[in-house]
Amino acid sequence: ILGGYEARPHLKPFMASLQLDGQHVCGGFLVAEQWVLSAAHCTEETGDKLFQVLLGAHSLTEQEPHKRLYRVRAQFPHPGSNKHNNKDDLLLLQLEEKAELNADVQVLPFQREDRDVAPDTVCEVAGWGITSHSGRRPDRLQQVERPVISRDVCNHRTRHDGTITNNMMCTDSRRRDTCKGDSGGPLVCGGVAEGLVTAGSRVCGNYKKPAIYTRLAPYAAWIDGVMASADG
Ligand SMILES: O=C(O)c1[nH]c2ccc(F)cc2c1NC(=O)[C@H]1C[C@@H]1c1ccccc1
Repeated sequence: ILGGYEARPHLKPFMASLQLDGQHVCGGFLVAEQWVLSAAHCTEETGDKLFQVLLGAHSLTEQEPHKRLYRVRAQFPHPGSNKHNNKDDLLLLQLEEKAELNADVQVLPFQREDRDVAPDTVCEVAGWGITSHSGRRPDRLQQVERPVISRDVCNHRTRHDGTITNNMMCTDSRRRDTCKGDSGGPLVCGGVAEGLVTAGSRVCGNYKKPAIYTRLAPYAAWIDGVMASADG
């Protein structure tokens, strides 16, 4: 997160850190007791290794009462995701067991009505992604508030030049922005997850390249279908 600030500890109990060998790789959030939603691009350099999912955390390193690392039983990247673009950039992770819910571990509902969030709506996004252009990695969860910008503005030829589909949305990236390591985390508007930080590599903090999110409403059926099929 660039230009943001440390989140109030454990006030975003839905936040997940996707880790490999104890290292944060991407964000995510608890979408059901045994399921975390993140971005498919985050699996690009992991080969066939499975992530571990850290829940209940504020600090990535210090001991905290409800912090717990969960093993992942299976990972389900959206079938339409690919490394060449930001399309269908979703990843569902089934935890080995149901997460133990408590004050620091809670599910976050996601938007199911397929209607664009109005431009200028201020949403918030949190993550353990880099906090400076030099790539400084925070130990504690950061957050920032960002206004939604319209798809037309975001698709202007001087911005993302027509690549933003109806399944994506954008926020202003002037100074305050998401960045590497924040991908997979939720864009929360009015207490509901409206989008997921896309994990395609992108310049951060430059107003000419707004932040891109995968909208969640268009994928409600896919998310429900995977959870139902794997839960049995
Ligand atoms: O965050 C992203 O946009 C993104 N997209 C990816 C695609 C492939 C992929 F293998 C990884 C990523 C990845 N995450 C990262 O590089 C994480 C490693 C970097 C990081 C940043 C801050 C704090 C800790 C670690």
